[in-house]
Formats: sequence, C-alpha cells, structure tokens
Amino acid sequence: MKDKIIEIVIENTQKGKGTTIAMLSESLEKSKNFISRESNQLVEDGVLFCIQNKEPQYFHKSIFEQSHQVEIAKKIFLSEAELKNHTQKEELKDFQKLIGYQDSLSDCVEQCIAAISYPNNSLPVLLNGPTGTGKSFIAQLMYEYAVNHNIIGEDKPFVTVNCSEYANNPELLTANLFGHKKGSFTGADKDNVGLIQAANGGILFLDEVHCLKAECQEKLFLFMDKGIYHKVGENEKWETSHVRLIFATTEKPEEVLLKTFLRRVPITVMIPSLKDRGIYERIQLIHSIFAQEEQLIKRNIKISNFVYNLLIEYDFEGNIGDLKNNIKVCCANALREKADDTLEIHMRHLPKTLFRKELNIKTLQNESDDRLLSIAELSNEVKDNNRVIQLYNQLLAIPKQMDSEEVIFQTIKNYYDQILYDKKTIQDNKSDYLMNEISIIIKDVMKRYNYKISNNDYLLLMQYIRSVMSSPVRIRNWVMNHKDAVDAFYKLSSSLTNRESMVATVISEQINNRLDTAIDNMFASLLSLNLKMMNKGEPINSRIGIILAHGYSTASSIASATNKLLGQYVFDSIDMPIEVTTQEIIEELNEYLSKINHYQELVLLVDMGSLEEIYKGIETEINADIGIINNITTKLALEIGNELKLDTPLDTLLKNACEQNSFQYHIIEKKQKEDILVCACASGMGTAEKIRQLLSSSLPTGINLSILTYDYNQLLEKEHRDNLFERYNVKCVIGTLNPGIDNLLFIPIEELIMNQDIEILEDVFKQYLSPQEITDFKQRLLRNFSLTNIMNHLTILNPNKLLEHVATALDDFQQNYGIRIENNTCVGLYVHICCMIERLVTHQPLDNYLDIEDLQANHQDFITSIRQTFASVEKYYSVEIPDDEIGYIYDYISNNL
Ligand SMILES: Nc1ncnc2c1ncn2[C@@H]1O[C@H](COP(=O)(O)OP(=O)(O)OP(=O)(O)O)[C@@H](O)[C@H]1O
Repeated sequence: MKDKIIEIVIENTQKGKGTTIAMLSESLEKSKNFISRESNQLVEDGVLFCIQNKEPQYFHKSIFEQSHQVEIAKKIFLSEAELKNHTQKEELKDFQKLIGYQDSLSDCVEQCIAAISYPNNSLPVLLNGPTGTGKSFIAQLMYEYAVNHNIIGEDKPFVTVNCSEYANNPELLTANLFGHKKGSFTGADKDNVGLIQAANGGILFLDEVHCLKAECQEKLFLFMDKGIYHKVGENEKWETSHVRLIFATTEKPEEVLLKTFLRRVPITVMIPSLKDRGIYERIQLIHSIFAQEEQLIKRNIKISNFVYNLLIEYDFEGNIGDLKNNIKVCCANALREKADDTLEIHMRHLPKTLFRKELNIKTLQNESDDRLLSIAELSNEVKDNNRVIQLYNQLLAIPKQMDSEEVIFQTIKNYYDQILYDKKTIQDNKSDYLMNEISIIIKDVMKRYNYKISNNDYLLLMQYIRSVMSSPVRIRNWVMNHKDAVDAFYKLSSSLTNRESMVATVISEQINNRLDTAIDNMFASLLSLNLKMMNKGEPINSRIGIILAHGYSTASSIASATNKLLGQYVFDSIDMPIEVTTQEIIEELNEYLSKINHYQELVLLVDMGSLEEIYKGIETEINADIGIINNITTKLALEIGNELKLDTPLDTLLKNACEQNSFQYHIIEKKQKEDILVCACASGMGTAEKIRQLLSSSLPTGINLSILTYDYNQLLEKEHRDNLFERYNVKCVIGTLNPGIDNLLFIPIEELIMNQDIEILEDVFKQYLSPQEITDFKQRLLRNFSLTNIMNHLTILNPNKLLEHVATALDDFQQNYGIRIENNTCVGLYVHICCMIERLVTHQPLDNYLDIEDLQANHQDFITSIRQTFASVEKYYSVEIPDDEIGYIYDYISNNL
C-alpha cells in the first residue's frame, strides 16, 4: 500500500501538485483513516513531506528537491507560505552571509540578483546608502553569486576601485581605469592596460563613484553603451572589454552624478542604515562580528551584558563598519590587559568616544551585577529568538474555530520539537543566571498551585521563557507591531484556559519583579496555554474556591493545608491585615478575580464581615454563580474542597456544609448558562467525538455555540439531574440512540444521513448564523453526513466492505427474527453496528449495558437471532459480539419499532 501511495504522490509532485488524503483514498479504495496513517508514516520516514493546512497535502521529498533545486529540511510545513519561504531561502543561499538578507535587505538582494542575472553582461547597478552599511560587501557577494550561478567563469576577476582615493588626481583615475600608453602624461613611464581591461569577463566595482569627474563619467557611459573605449593617449584605437559594472555612493546620486550617466544605470539599490535594521539584525551583527574576532585572535570571548546592551542600543553614525571598528577596539583593549585563553570584555574596554558618551554612573556602580555572555550564548539567543517569533507568527495565523486548542497545542509542540531537535537534550543549566532565576520562580509557583509537569516539559517551558527574556526588545517590538492580532490571540487563549491564566499572571508578576522585564500579552497567553498543555495533575476546573481571612497568613495556610490534603489545587487564598475594612477586602477580591479568566462558579470562604456586604461589592460583570460562606476553618475548607472536586452542585454543596456546621451561606445567581449542543452516542465517546468533529466542520468558524461530547450512559442514568444541565443550556442532543430525556430535543444521526430533520437543526442554529451561513451549513452537512463520509470518518476498516457485510447480516436478521426495520432505523443501525465491529476489532467493546440481566432473562431469542445472523460478520472480522453490545442493538431496534 505504501508503494502505491508513493506512486501517486510522485506523479502529482512531478506535476507540481500536492496529494490529499481524499485523493489517495478514492484512487486506492481504502478508508481515509488508514491512508492517513500510512501517509503520515511515510512522512515520518522522510519519504514524503506534508503541508499541514486544513486539508493536508503530501509531496514526494526527493522529487520535489530535484525539480525545485532545493533541500527540504523539514517534514511538516504549517502552510504553503512556510514552504515557499523555506524554498526561497535556498535560492538566496549565496547571500546568507549578509545579515538581514531575508529581512531588511531582502528587496536589495532581489534587485542585486535581478541585475546580475540579466542576460548579456548583466545590468549596471548603483548601490546607494550611508557609509558602512555594506555596499562593498554586497558587491562582493554579487560577484560570488555570479560565479556560483555560472553567470561568469570561476577564473574571472572581481576588480575594485575606490574613486575617492583619486579625489585630487582625477586624470590618474581615468588613466588607471581605461589604461594608458607609456609617455601619454607626466609620470606615465610604462604602458598600463587599465582596470576595465583587467576586469574583462568579470566585475568592476567602482566605489565612491561620485568622485568621478564629468569627463570620466562620459567616457564610461560610452563604454556602457557600446562596450568600446580609448586608452588615455591613444585616441585612434578602440579597445573592447566585457565587464559587469557595479557602482556605489554614499551621496544622493542625482546631486553628484550626471543625469546622462545615471540614465545608463537602470537599477539603484537603496541600502538602509544600521538604525533602520531592527534590533534582531543588530544582535545578529554583533554576534557575527564577535565570532569573526574570536577566530582572528584565536581566543574565546566573553562579553559583559552591559557592553552587549550598549552595543545593541548605540546609534553608530558609521553604521556596521563603525560597529565593527568599535568591537575590534574593545577586543584589542581587553587583549592588552590580559592575555588569557578567554578574553573578557567589560565597559572599560569600550573606545573612549563611546565610553564617555554612554557611560552612566549607575551602570558602573552595578558592574558587579554584570553577567558575562559567551559568544556561543549570543548565537543561541539569535536562534532562539528567531524561533519564538516564528512560533508567534504561526500562532497568530490560527483561526478561531472549534479545534483551535488542538491546533495551538500542536504548534507549540512543534516549536518544542525544534528546540529538542537542535539541542538533543535540554540541560537544566543552573550556571546560567537567567535560567536559574526563572527556575526559582517556576518551581515556587508550581509547588504553590500543585501543578505537575514532567521534568522534560518543565525544562522546555523554562527554555521558552529564557528565549523571550534574553531579547526582550526585539520581541516587544514584534508584539507592538502586531498589537491587534496579539490582543485577539490573547482573547482566544483566555477562552481556552481557566485558572491557568491566573497562575500565569502570578508567574509574570514575579518575572517582572525579579528580572525587571515587562510582560506582554503574547507571553501571558503562552504561559497559560503551556500550563494547561503540560499539567499532568488533575485538570484545574472552572469552579474556583477562594479563602479570604484576616491575619498574616491565615488564609494561605488553610488553603495550602487543604490543597495538600485534597491532593489538588482547589483553593486560592487572600490574606488580609487585621485592620482592613470590608470595602478594602472587596477591592482586593475584585482585583484578584480580574486576573482569573473565566470560571462558572466561585465559592468564597470568609472569616468575617457580613456576607451581604461582600457579595454586593463583587463586580457586577462577573458571569458566574457565587457562593459565600463564613466562619471558615480548615475542616470546612476540606469538606467544601472535597465537594468541589466531586462536582457537587453549588447549592447542595453549601447546604451540606451548613447543615453539618450550622453556618450561614448565600448564593448569588449571576451565571448565564452557555448554550451548547451535545453529541452523545450509545456507540461510545469515540463515535460521539467523531460526530462532533463532522458537525463542527460543517459550521462556519467563530460561531458562538459550543458542541460538546458527553457520556451517553450518564445521560441515561441521571437525566435532568446531571451536572451538564446545571452548567449549560443544552439545545439538543445528536447521536445514535435517544437518551429519552423529557423536553430535550434529540436528533438521531440517521436522520441527518437521510437528509431529514435538517430543519430542526436549522432552527437550533438560526440565532447564531446568518441566512447565507445557514445555506452553507446545510450544504456542508449534506456532504459531511453522507453515509460514505460518515463511515469513512468513523472507521479505520474499509467502509464499503464493512457496510456490505452489516447490511447483509441485518437483512438476514429481519427475516430470521420476523420483523421489518424502517429505512431510517436501518441507516442508524448500520452506523451503530459498523462502529461496534470496529470497537470489537480494536478490543474496546462497550460493557456497561444497564439492563443486561433483563435482556438475558427475557430476550434470549433476540440474542440468539443476532448471533446466528451475524455469525459470518464475526468470522470475517474474527470477533465475537458480547451480550452488552447486543443489548444496545436491542434498544436501538425496540426504540424504533
Ligand atoms: N549585512 C551585513 N552582514 C554582515 N556584515 C556586514 C553587513 N553589512 C556590512 N557588513 C560588514 O560591515 C563592514 C562595513 O561594510 P562595507 O565596507 O561593505 O560598507 P560600505 O557601505 O561599503 O562602507 P563605505 O561606504 O564606508 O565604503 C564590512 O566589514 C562588512 O563585511
């Protein structure tokens, strides 16, 4: 099967197309689940790679590499744009040494490539920008590009002339450029072929071209037009040369060069100054210059954090050249002071000009706080930061939809995979100052809130925090530039987390205090999402307990003791000084509540004041039911905590506590129940989840109605008493078997398959969707809930075969048992029984049929008939249908007779 998949994917990749699971499943007549598993295995094995957008597309790796002349270094791309970016990078390989080639200089690089690749001698190009911005460097890289892409031969020269060196002797420049005959002017004591001739077949780079006199420019543009020129002193003979020309100037070209000359230079590349490159490129430059110095002086270099920050922030008039010179002076000064293997660079080693201007006393006084960074660490920072920004960009691109949480978590996991891939194993590096500080904060908070995170996850989380902390400026700039999208993401992540966001706030506050780093919304979101994703302990639910008591640590001691005894983070605490007023308590409480995202119930355990007064003071916009109880003790906290854990409804919980302890309590019903749709299936939670997915994908994104899955048996058992109804306003239940709850709308899945009852569903959704959205929804519903699609989605077995077997067995059963099952019920039964076969094949049968004894005692004939008629199915799939499963089939049929 894998070979067949590869064959199809190769064919499409050759045509420049991706292959989807649907395409493969159709041509190979296998279920999508199966194909998806096989294809993903091929991705894992490095044979295919995949773009993981809504409908994943697969490509053959080596065929793609051959046809695009690139190396595909990743297995999964999150979007087409990411793949494009990845392949473009390869094209620009020759400019990799130019820091910023993909960012601030990307347009420049594109222009340079276009100019140098232009057929027949390329196009002359003018590099224009302030001193030290890299014009000469770019000219050199253009030459390397031309050689590497066979535009010019490997043996052809790159000749540079700095015209400013001839400022006082323009004639000499003309003579050197065009060549001269011996004796053609005073001092010309021998023949000179000239640089234009010397550069024949290669590139001539004329730096500071504004120093060329007008006559020289004229002579040059004749050469540009016709490729011919006279040597100085030899006006009869025409010389020829094939030279590609690159010019550079720091001046405004139109002010210093002849218009006629400029007209012949069609491409002007504007090179930005260092201060316009952004913080990230500065960091990269500093790192790269230090790394070059390390190689040059053959010593390891460590650089003080202060020096590092100053180099990042300082406005170097002479741009990169100036930055480079200053770094060189630092190294030379440090080298003079101490000639060890490791060179330490401190503030005192900065060149005097920089030192005097920037030095502030406070910095000097604190020099003992300074930490030294090795160049390797700088390099990691450069890399890590890049990844954080990449992660952020990917997260912002995720649309708000039903499965946002899943996609977000996967994106974060991919980010961690990259870190792991690079570092193989992450070290808990205590010698690193930042890591150490972060570790103290995180460990403290984790312990306090009873979070359980595996050691590996913990190190990954720290690594993420460290990456953000190590280059706050760049990330802050990024966040500022994406403010609206970041705020939207913050909202989205808040809706996905409960108490985690409050715990994240506590961590953020500590980071702010201890590390003096302001926290942005992106970081806050990532912290709470990480906490939710990584927590291996009991999930923190949406019922909040807060203990509020007077005294230095009364509340926190009760909370901590209770949480420990309950083995779960149930209570938060607020300690209040003895003398505070109730009003102050309320303010503190409101401040605290504002940090927690969303929760549905709040239980306040207080030691004083009138309950009346406190609840009236609680902010009115809180959308949660609030229970307040006074005379708090550890015993009471324990009782209430336990009930909270057990999900006991709020009023019962408080009533019980009061009965046992004769206390007062008060409930304020503020919560607006959220509308939801429930998928519950007698065929199990797995089927319910799959139906939920199909339904969600039929709806537009961002709809304000959640679809949840719920245990069918629990519904059956508890009916309206179930917690579900206390928390939510359940609009309807969709599934295979009706749980039969009074006044609760039920839509059987077969009706959707048979395209019936769609109007009822339409009624449910009307208030959430526009008329156009309703039309789209109905169409998608029709497609998604076709029998084949359902079967494809629900089972890994070949759906066509399975359906065929089940349909035949069911026909036999009707004859054998002497009943006629209605069409609709049959369709529902197909779905139910097919899922059952899959459960049996995968050894996950349902075993809690409630009336099993009654079935066995009174309906043996039914059991026997099913066994007889399904014998061939059992044989084909090597399974045995247990009595419990037959019970569900019995319900299905008897409910619908
Ligand atoms: N983007 C860059 N990435 C890495 N190094 C760079 C970059 N730009 C410039 N440099 C380095 O900075 C130094 C100064 O650059 P360069 O001499 O090319 O500037 P320039 O614009 O030609 O200056 P001038 O106008 O003074 O001649 C060089 O050592 C160069 O290698």
